[in-house]
Amino acid sequence: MFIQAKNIRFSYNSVDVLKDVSFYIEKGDLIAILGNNGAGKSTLIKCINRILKPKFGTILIEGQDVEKLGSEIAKKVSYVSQRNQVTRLTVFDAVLLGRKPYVTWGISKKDLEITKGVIEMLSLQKISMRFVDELSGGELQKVIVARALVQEPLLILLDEPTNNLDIKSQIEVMNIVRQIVQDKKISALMAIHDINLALRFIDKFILMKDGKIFSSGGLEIITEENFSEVFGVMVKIKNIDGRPFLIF
Ligand SMILES: Nc1ncnc2c1ncn2[C@@H]1O[C@H](COP(=O)(O)OP(=O)(O)OP(=O)(O)O)[C@@H](O)[C@H]1O
Repeated sequence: MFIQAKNIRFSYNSVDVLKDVSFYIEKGDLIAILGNNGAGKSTLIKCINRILKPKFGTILIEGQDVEKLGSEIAKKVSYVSQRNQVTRLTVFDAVLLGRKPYVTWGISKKDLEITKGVIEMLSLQKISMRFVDELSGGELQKVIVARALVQEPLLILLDEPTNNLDIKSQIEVMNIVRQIVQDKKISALMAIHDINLALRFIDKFILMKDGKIFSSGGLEIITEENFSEVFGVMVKIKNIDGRPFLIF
């Protein structure tokens, strides 16, 4: 097993938000975490990359406990957060920042090469000298994904990476993430509210409800019963072009 979360519990103050959450991720998995507001999706993501410390439980990456990794975790896990603070940097420098976990005495030729490579992969060459605080939402999101990639992680965590993006940019970001997971043989875990976007691009799911995993698995768990229960509204699921599509 590539990544394993075992019995994760977390509380803010004394309110239990994650209640014994366990799951595993195989190499090459792209997994969507779906659930209502407040279900615990962001908290789970933050526990995996140690922004938050679980009250109980362990997370293993290739058998190594993330608690014992210290700052080395940044070489294994990268994070595309829901809210991005933007400082006045060029796109190139903003992406290069993702190499920080590897920089010891200064930026190496390898750091620059990897940054250049990722910028090309995401077709950001034309805007590489522009300032990030002058970009559109979609352009900025691609830069944030690029920064997560130059970290060369084994696992990318993405919290609502398509928020505020137009349809074209949403599709672009989803395609990029899916392609990278396949090509680099890494894994990605994505919290996402747009269920139909997830159903179109992703084949594995964790359904969260009230701080617990309601169900996890492949397309077989995408049922009207499960979704109605998890989201608390009656939904219909139709098949469109071979993919499930949710109607409410
Ligand atoms: N810093 C915090 N302090 C106290 N409570 C918090 C904090 N952050 C989140 N919570 C609470 O923890 C619960 C889970 O929040 P979390 O952000 O993990 O949910 P989520 O599933 O990601 O929700 P959303 O879809 O709205 O982003 C919510 O009830 C939320 O109010």
